This record gives sequence, C-alpha cells and structure tokens, in this order.
Amino acid sequence: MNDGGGRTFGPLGTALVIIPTYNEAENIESIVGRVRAAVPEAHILVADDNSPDGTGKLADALAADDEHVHVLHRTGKEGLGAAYLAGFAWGMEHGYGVLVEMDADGSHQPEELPRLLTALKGADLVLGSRWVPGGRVVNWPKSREFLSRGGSTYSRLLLDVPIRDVTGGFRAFRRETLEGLGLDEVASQGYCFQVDLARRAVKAGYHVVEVPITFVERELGDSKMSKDIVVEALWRVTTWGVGERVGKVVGRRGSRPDGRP
Ligand SMILES: Nc1nc2c(ncn2[C@@H]2O[C@H](COP(=O)(O)OP(=O)(O)O[C@H]3O[C@H](CO)[C@@H](O)[C@H](O)[C@@H]3O)[C@@H](O)[C@H]2O)c(=O)[nH]1
Repeated sequence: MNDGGGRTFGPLGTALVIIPTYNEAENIESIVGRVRAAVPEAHILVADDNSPDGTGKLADALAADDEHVHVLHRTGKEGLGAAYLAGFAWGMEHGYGVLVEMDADGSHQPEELPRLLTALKGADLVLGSRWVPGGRVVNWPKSREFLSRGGSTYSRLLLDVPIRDVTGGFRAFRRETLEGLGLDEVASQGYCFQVDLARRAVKAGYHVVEVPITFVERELGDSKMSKDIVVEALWRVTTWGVGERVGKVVGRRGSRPDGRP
C-alpha cells in the first residue's frame, strides 16, 4: 500500500457524516444523537431511500431541531452504492472537506469517529477495519463473519489491494480523494460498492490507512444483506480481477522486444 511517501497533508475541512438508511426508524434517533455527541462540529446527512417505515420523516424532525442535521430524500430503494454517490455529490456541492460513510444501525460506533478523523490528518482515506490487529466484531453470527472475512480475502488477493477489511463501510475520505476516484463510472449497487472504492483508491496511489474498529451487530431492525448483494459482489469482483489480469498480459505482449503483438 502507498505509504504516503513523507507527504504532508492539508488541513481537514468540516466533516459530513453520511448515513444511508432504509427502514431504520428504530435506530435513526439514537445514531444521530450519538454522532452529534461524538463529533459536535461535524454535520450529518441522512440519505434515505423513501423508507416505508417512515425513517425519512423521523430524520426530518431531527433536522428541524438541529442545523447540523440534513436529509436527502431519494425516491426509492436503489442500493447502498447509489445512496452514497448521491450523498457524496450533496456533500461536495455544499463544500464539506471530509465525507464519512457510516451505517445507521449502531454497528459502526460514532464514538470511534474521532480516531478515524485524527488518522485522516495523515492520510487520503481512512478505513475502519475489523480485520487488523485490535479490530473485532461483537455478536456477529459466525456465518456472517465467515462471509465477510472470505469476501475481503477474495477481493484482496484477486484485486491485489493490500487492505484487510475491503468490504467495511466505516470510512473517512478527504474530498480531494473522492474527486480522484472516478465516481461517475461507479456502477456497484450493494456492499461491493465498498470494494470498488477501496480498489480505486489503491490504484490511484492514495495513502490508505486502516484503523481498528469494534463492529457491533445491530440490535434493532434488519440487515439488508441479500443473495443478490452477494451475487453482485462475486460477479463484479471477479470481473475486475480477471479484467486486470488480462489487461496486464495484453500490455506485456504489446511491449515484446520482437515487436510481435
Ligand atoms: N439508502 C439506502 N440505505 C441502505 C440500502 N441498503 C442498506 N442501506 C443502509 O446501509 C447501512 C448498512 O446496511 P446493513 O444492511 O445494516 O449492513 P450490514 O448487513 O450490517 O453490513 C455491514 O457489512 C457489510 C459487509 O462487510 C458492509 O459492506 C456494510 O457497510 C455494513 O458494514 C444501513 O444504514 C442500511 O439502512 C439502500 O438500498 N438504500
């Protein structure tokens, strides 16, 4: 991984914590309150996909009482990737210097945000990591841990990205980093969106730092993990990996000294 090469990093601007929501009525008030307490200077954007359980209305009520809280209402469920892309666009349009990804269900603990933001002072991108020393998961079913560890290992090896937790979704980006990731071309919808951004950051030469986090399984509401999300991730990661390998072979052939293609 790029070690930063002794670079000095510019100051951090105001942070926007983007919280994508789909049916998180039981969690939204608590998570917004915890973020506000943990990082009082930061702002929050709830990116809600028209949740049938009324999450969007609850978020509106929180925003009405607090100028640090904002709500982006989207028309329907389009996946985590689309919600984050819309949230990033909103944040950049409104001039935030740091864009943070965080789940609504408490599995990412807002109290760990200051550590992520401190690490970002010396990095282009900080990933909250369950799989580096010091990181852990609490109350996750073994099957889910196996899937997540397996997905990270598969992505790391196939895509050649030296990141332990490639699929994690607790992250802090400098705005300039996001601007260099080619977000216009990102089509990933489910959790493989996280793999997509991580691999783009590594390939672009950004200094990526993993910070250990404790991931706590949600107590309220349901995960949106589904077979479609797993299939999309497997298909996309494999396609990227094979594409890169074919590209390298074709590149090598193209530079044969005898000039043969
Ligand atoms: N707006 C919107 N939000 C969504 C959608 N799908 C999920 N979310 C929101 O995205 C967050 C994460 O979704 P969960 O369904 O709770 O994720 P998880 O199963 O706990 O998965 C965790 O592990 C994944 C794999 O490691 C991670 O990729 C993911 O970010 C998360 O940390 C929650 O706030 C959820 O409401 C969607 O289609 N639209």
